[in-house]
Amino acid sequence: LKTRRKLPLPPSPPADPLIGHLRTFPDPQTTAETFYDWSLKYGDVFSLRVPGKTIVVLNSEKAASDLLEKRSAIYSDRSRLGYYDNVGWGDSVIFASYGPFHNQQRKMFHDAFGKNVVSEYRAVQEKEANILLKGLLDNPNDFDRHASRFAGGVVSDVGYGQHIDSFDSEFFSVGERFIKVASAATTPSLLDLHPVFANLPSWAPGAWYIKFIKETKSFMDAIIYDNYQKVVEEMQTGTARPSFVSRHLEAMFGHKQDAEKERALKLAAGMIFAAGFETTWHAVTIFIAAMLLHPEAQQKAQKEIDEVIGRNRLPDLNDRDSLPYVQCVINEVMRWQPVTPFGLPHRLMVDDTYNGMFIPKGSVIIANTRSMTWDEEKFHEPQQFKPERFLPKPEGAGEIYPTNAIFGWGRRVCAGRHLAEGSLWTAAARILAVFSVSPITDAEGRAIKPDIKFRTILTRHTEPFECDIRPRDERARKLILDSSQD
Ligand code: HEM
Repeated sequence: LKTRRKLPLPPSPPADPLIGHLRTFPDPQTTAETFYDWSLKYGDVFSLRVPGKTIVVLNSEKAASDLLEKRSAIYSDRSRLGYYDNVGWGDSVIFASYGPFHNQQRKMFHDAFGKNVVSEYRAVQEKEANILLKGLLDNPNDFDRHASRFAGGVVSDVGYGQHIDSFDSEFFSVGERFIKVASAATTPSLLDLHPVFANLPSWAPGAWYIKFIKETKSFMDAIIYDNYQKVVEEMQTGTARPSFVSRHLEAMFGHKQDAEKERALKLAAGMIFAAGFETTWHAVTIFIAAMLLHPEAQQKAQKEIDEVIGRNRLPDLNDRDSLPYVQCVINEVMRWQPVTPFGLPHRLMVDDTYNGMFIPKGSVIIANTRSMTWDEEKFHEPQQFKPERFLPKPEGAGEIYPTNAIFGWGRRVCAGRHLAEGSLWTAAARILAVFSVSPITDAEGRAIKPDIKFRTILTRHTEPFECDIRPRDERARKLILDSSQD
């Protein structure tokens, strides 16, 4: 052990005495880019120190796979997050320490969203995509909110059997407020240093989070408990629609009451909403941005859809394998601007060594998705949007889609990835089939060159932008109207 400890920590940028990298640690907006620059200087594993914590950043798929996959038995913990612990979400599948309670919730996700069962949600994904199309037809300028409603619609139906059919639905406003709370909760606070700071009075200097916790606790409770209770009541009156909660509750009927299992189910269901809403929403909007910027990719995907399935029906997930270019477009959206540019940090449970470096127990391990999806050794011109890179050679470049970089690693890999991929595919393929996305024009009818900027908090999203979304022709308009009647 002694000799291990003598090994150096992974290399790091210059640090201040005592406070380490506190001053130089980048803000979320620039983290991905700064980490990327540091990786060019310090290699694919580097470390940072802030008081009480070592942070190890993994910048290549190889390093992430070597540690987070191959050594997942010790790299699958999460650090305690003061805000979530204090509002009662700390044991939920996303934030839980690695152990039996986390496993219990993962199993619930696996039973519901495993590769072979996820097709059960196709009808929901298609219905929600059709509402999205109708929204884009009626009010194309609100495309970002339609994408958000679509994402919320899928997760609330799948999770709780609840509809979000308009912007006025209660579930939709809950989702929108949750996204705001979750992004405010990323602000660093004393709570990150030690749980004892949760006991400070709200007037104490730097204790702003005490008021924030007080103000949001009942809202966060409602996401977990009220939504669950609603399904229980609907099941009692026979009005519940099939959902993650109702199916698991049905499976529990006739068994001895198990309070721990019920708690696991409540928390897990809440995380479908928490993890699936914002991510899927942003992916759909980034897809629209990509189509605006790359008309040639848009037209090529539309041509493929027209040739393979014609113009008389909308594509569905059964068509996925016969539309390889559409799949490449969607994969390229995810690679080009990953929605979670640095995933969710893992925590190392025991001391470890890697390639002659010492990684201490308790280190926060960040898989820097952006460096992986923009890795020049794996992707030619990685900053360019080029869907054909994923087509097999000689037609394309035969590059490999970096699934893990996008959906995470080992025993903490995204528990809803198959659902997410199906939702995104359905929305994107249907938009391509019936709409064309193009630049807005000036008073003289000249196209205004789109300039799309991105912002990152925990997830990456576009800054508001304008585009012209209109049906490809009369036939497309009719298809949208007919499908919205289903
Ligand atoms: C575009 C959509 C999505 C992306 C890019 C995405 C990405 C991710 C990433 C990077 C992680 C962290 C993995 C790690 O720690 O290594 C994660 C975790 C998670 N995701 Fe997703 N996700 C998406 C959609 C969804 C959806 C729709 C659901 C729910 C149905 C979901 C449920 C979860 C859960 C529960 C976790 C925590 C897993 C754990 O800690 O064990 N995600 N996701």
